[in-house]
Amino acid sequence: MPDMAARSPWSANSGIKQVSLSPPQQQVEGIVRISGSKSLTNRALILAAMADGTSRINGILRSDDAYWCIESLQRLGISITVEGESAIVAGCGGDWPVKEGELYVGAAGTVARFLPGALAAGHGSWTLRGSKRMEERPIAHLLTALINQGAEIRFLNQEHAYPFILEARGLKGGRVEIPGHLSSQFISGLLLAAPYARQSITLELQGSTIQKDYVNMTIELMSRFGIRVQEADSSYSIPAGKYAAQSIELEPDISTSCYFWAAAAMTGGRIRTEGMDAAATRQPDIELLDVLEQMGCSVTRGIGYVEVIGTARLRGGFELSMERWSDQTLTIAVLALFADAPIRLKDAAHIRHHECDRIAAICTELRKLQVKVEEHPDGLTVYPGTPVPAVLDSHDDHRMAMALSLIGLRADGIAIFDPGCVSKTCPDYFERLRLLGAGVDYSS
Ligand SMILES: O=C(O)C1=C[C@@H](OP(=O)(O)O)[C@@H](O)[C@H](O)C1
Ligand SMILES: C=C(OP(=O)(O)O)C(=O)O
Repeated sequence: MPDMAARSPWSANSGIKQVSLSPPQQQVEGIVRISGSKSLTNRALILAAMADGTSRINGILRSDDAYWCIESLQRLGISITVEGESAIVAGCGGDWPVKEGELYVGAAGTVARFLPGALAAGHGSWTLRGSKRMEERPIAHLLTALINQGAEIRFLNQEHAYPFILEARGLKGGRVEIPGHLSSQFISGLLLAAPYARQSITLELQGSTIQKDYVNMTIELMSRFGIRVQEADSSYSIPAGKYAAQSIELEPDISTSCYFWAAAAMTGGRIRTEGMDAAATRQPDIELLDVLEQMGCSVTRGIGYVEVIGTARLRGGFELSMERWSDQTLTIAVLALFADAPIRLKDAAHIRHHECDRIAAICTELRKLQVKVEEHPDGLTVYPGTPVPAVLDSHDDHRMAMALSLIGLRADGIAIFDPGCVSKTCPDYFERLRLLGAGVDYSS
């Protein structure tokens, strides 16, 4: 059952039981303006909250993940005013004004993994809670690193998991070890807090790191706020210092854009997303464009826009490593149904720890369509097929709902249970599909 407590006041359609989709009468065609990146929004909000001075962040995402970030920071005494898609944040310089209380991170991995370090760098005692799924998602390595740095943590349910009480007395600094094979967010969470330690920190990565571009995104944004991280082999040196308030403009969310590009690819349509620069972005899901080209689509990477034109015959018959951009595993799994040969997706074992066990969940749902799917420990192979009508479960996962809904652009009789879960990153997703000509009928 979906965890409705994690839906924020910025969610939509939360009371809706299911949505029935039908293919558009004509090819999907249009210009889509995508809201700000989830990853950039929550990094910028936390950096601005820790900075000296008042920041203006333009182009924020208004979704559940950003809401829980803003709400937690406000509970810590930070003044944040949201005006449309801008947030004005009065930073605290690292000393959180409210030194005790309860914080709720919802289902947002970025908030769950970025706040503990930022808190531990200050002084106070806070209880941190998250969604039901957040209690199962990994965080042990991050919290162990913070305990070694001086934080005291009491676990309220399971050891080394949400919820917990964090007693913060500042970070010691020095050498910190962190593995990055389960989540890159552990590394980003430590990096964001590191300048506020009593001495400079050297962060040593142990083993391989998945989705490393998100770490680079963190480093780039830290530098925008005035702190330069030095990188060497598998370690980072972060000088002690303070962030300085900034006025910044955020990029649109590339992960959300991917569903619309995939919609064009699958229907032989044409979609232009605006406000983005494919060559400059640090968001790794931009890689989908290369895969769409490989599948036969035509892609224009323009100045300030991307345009994808679909093809009558989508080419499959390849293997892809999703290690660097695994949020799009589900999108490609769905595209593969309509390709001319199977597609094998690998190196994504970590997505079993995301909003749901995404590998198991996508295999379960695709099999309801009576198509052939093979589950592997680190991914799946999807064979081309003709989906039969079915009600598909979103598993309380925005990416499951958004990816599965694309099937309804090509096949009749597709319905998605709990469409409201898309509010984690794109509350108006289904309205956008409707604007592109798809049939979208809600039933409560
Ligand atoms: O740092 C970030 O903004 C993110 C990192 C990735 O998570 P993991 O590294 O935990 O897989 C990604 O899947 C998530 O959507 C956003
Ligand atoms: C894994 C995701 O989110 P989170 O930030 O909660 O980890 C995601 O958006 O696909």
